[in-house]
Formats: sequence, C-alpha cells, structure tokens
Amino acid sequence: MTSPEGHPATGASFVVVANRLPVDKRTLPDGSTVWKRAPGGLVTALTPTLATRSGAWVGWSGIPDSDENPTVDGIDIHAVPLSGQEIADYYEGFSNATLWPLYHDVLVKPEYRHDWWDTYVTVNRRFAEEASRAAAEGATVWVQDYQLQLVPAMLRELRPDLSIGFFLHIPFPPRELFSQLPWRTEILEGMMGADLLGFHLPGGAENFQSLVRRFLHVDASRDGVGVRDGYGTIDYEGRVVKVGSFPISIDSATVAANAAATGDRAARIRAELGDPDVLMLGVDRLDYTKGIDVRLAGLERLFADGRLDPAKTVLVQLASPSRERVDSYIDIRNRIEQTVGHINGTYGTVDHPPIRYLLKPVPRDELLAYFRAADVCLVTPLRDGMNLVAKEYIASRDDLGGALVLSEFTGAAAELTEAYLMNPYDERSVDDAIEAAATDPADVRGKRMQALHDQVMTNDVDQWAQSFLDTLAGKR
Ligand SMILES: O=P(O)(O)OC[C@H]1O[C@H](O[C@H]2O[C@H](CO)[C@@H](O)[C@H](O)[C@H]2O)[C@H](O)[C@@H](O)[C@@H]1O
Ligand SMILES: Nc1ccn([C@@H]2O[C@H](COP(=O)(O)OP(=O)(O)O)[C@@H](O)[C@H]2O)c(=O)n1
Repeated sequence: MTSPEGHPATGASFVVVANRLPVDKRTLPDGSTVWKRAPGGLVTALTPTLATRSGAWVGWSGIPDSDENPTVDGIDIHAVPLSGQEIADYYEGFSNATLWPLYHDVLVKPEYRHDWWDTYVTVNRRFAEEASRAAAEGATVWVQDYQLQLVPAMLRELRPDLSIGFFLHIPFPPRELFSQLPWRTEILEGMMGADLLGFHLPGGAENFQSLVRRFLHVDASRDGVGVRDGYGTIDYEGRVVKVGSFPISIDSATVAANAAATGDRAARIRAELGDPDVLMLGVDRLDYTKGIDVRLAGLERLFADGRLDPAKTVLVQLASPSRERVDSYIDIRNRIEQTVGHINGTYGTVDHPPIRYLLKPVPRDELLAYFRAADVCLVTPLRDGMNLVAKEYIASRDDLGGALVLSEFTGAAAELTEAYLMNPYDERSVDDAIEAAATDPADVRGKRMQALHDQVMTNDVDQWAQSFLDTLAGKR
C-alpha cells in the first residue's frame, strides 16, 4: 500500500542505514546456524528508538551473494545483497583501500581506481533505494559512515519528504589530504543530501565546512561547532544543512555492570599468566591505524633500557581479524607477528614469554574480565575516529584500579584528558607514558581513573544518539 505521493504507508518512521546489519550469523556446535543480535554500541543505543518508532535497519549481512533476510525482534530488517565482486570493489577496495587510509592521515597510500568508484556508486544507490522502500512518509533516516557517503543525496532525490541525518565514525581529513580524492566533489555533494552531518570532533566538522566552501562554493558559517550542542550551518540548494560534533560513547552502565559480574575471573586470569607485577592489555581490530606496532616497539625499548622487567611484565594483545584480504592488513599482520616473536625470543624464557598474542574474537564476558585484570590498557593508535576500547576499559573499572595509556591521535583523547596521554610518533613520549602508567603510585593512578570513570559514566551512547537526533529534529 502506498500514500497518495507513492511512498510506503506502512514503512518505518525511523530507519538506520549502515554497511552492516545489526545481526551476525553464528554456527552452533551441532552445525546449525542462527542469527544473533550483534553486541555493538550502535545497536544498543538505537534499540529503544527503533522499538518505540517501529524502526527499520538497512544493511549488508556480511555474507557474499546471500539473499537471506534475517528477522530480529523489534527491528524491521532490510538486507542489501552484495556479490563477491561488489565486496571486493566497494568494501575492500573503495571503502577500505581508498577512503580508510585517506581519512586516516594517509598512513598507507590510498589507491584511486575508477572501477572501485563505479561499484561504490552502484552499491550506494542500492542502499538508498532500499532505504527509500523501508521509510514511511516523513520518516527520519540516519545514514552511518564512510561506506555510504553518497546515500544522503541519492535518498533525498528519491524521497524529498524524509529527514536525513549522516554520521561519520572515522576522522574527516583536512583539505590538503581530502583534495587528493579524484571524486572529492561527488563525495561532498553526496553528504550534502543530509539535513544534519555529524562528526566525532569539531575539527572534522570544520574540515568539512572548509571543503564545501572550496569545492561546492557555498556559504558555510564560520561559527565554532560546539560539542553536542551548537552547530554550524551551510546554505545549500535552498536548504540549510547543519554540521555538528557528537562524540560517540558506549552503553556505560551495562558495560560496568557486566564487568563487575565477571567475579573472580580477573584474579584467575592473572594467576594463569604467572601473577606478573604488571599486566598490560591491548584490544583492537588488527588494523594498521591502531598502533599495535607502536606499543610493541615501546615495550621492547623499555625492556632493553631496563626500565621494565620482562620477567615480571606481561602484555596480552587481543587482536580480532579484520579486512583480511586487503594488502595493507596482510602487511601489518606479518609485521606484528614478527615483532611478537622477536620480543619473546629476545626477552622471554620458555615458561615466560612476555607477550601473549591472540588473533581471534574473544567472548564478551572474557574480554570484560581482561579489562578488570589489567593494570594498564594500551590504546596507542596513529589515528582513530573515537576508540571505544578506551571507554570500555574505563567503564569496566568501577574499582578505580588500572591505568589508561591513550594516544592523542584518537577522538577519545579530546574527552579522556586524565589518561596517560602520549604522542605515538614520539618514542620518548610512548616510553614515558607506558612506564608512568605501570609504575605511578596507586593513589595517583586511582585519582586519574576516578576522573575518567566519571566522564565515561556521564557521557554514554544514549546521550550521543539523543543529542544527534534532537539536533536533526530541530529540538536543540
Ligand atoms: O565493519 P568492519 O569493516 O569490520 O569495521 C568495524 C568498524 O570499524 C570502524 O569503526 C569506527 O567507529 C567506531 C565507533 O564510532 C569508532 O570508535 C572507531 O574509532 C572507528 O574506527 C568503522 O567506522 C565502522 O564502520 C566499522 O563497522
Ligand atoms: N579482540 C577484540 C577487539 C575489539 N573488540 C571490540 O570491537 C570494538 C572496537 O571498537 P573501536 O571503536 O575501539 O574501534 P573500531 O574497531 O570500531 O575501529 C569494541 O567494542 C571492542 O570491545 C572485541 O570485541 N574484541
């Protein structure tokens, strides 16, 4: 059934459009498969809004050439099928070998290929068409992230009645870098289809304003973009587009409660590791942006200089496999595995290798128990949009134990100012921060953790979603 304007009368009044669906296909021990709700913060944050507004979610299932449409309680799922070739060109290619490195300070050289771009356009159109089918007359549609930057304008063309928001989860680069992109104008035009564009930090919003002035020749306000409140405006094709900063967070209360409920597992983890004086932890997707190599190099220097004792120190590095067919991800995996072997071979003994490295997903409760067990969490990216691991570690520490080493090049560093902040490009800064976090007196570490814990418990993911949606609705 359609409205007089031809829009679905029974569609959803709130639609999320994201590269991935909020469900994963899991294989059970008997070989059967089930779809399980993914544990991500975005799903958790939006579940109440999705439930109260008969919400829909448009996304890819993560499986090539699949036309399965999983069902999830409370969410109307619209799966967007992708062929193996489209995954190679749109996801691995244009999203993760062009945009990802370009937006992350060109840490590896972005590849600019016209065939990848063509597929990016085709796939973005497919997402826009599916979103158009899912949305009721006048609905709010929230498009997520760099994989779908053309969707706002494509959707506006199909459905001018919609209220469209867009949020970028990764850094938005300065003019000097973004201008490399052969399709820079098309990407900016695509994003400008939204009514509100959200970035983690004011700096990303300001980069965007500067770029639309330069390439779309529009009038973008030079007013400061505030955090959560206060946005810039751009006059564009008879509309006013808002641009703001909305730092994402986690479901802090749930993480804190679940971490506390892991009981004595943290103590058993320490015992299994030989009760080290200092237990350090790294938790990341295996990505070259995350600076896993930075922390390994720092640890090696601290061992070599006698500043930390390898016999009394353990680093547990939990890495989850990511984008495994992209060359730069194959390279960083090889480099990390070689370095881990080198450090263990040089500074370890047969029964005490100082680094324990895992390349596989870890169950959520086990991960939280590691957070509770670790004296120091090492978050050392060369560039990161936000970094939720930093916030999860802090939320897990209502005991006010532990210390966070945090790169200044993460979005999280703007808020978590009481962390042991460091510059990952400066060896001395890396080494000093790791050493201080490991050796400062308990009262110094406790005071820092108290301030960090207060920050993360106050600013949670619900506040992130609400501040974005209120601004989109004109309530702020
Ligand atoms: O979907 P994948 O290719 O497996 O990648 C996982 C996600 O990685 C990126 O995460 C970013 O978003 C986080 C939440 O805002 C932020 O904390 C982090 O700094 C970013 O790197 C990516 O942006 C997502 O689209 C991916 O799903
Ligand atoms: N081995 C790992 C690594 C990360 N993760 C989770 O993956 C998420 C990573 O989010 P993030 O914002 O730090 O970084 P991205 O991977 O989104 O770039 C966090 O929720 C981590 O707890 C995990 O469950 N297991």
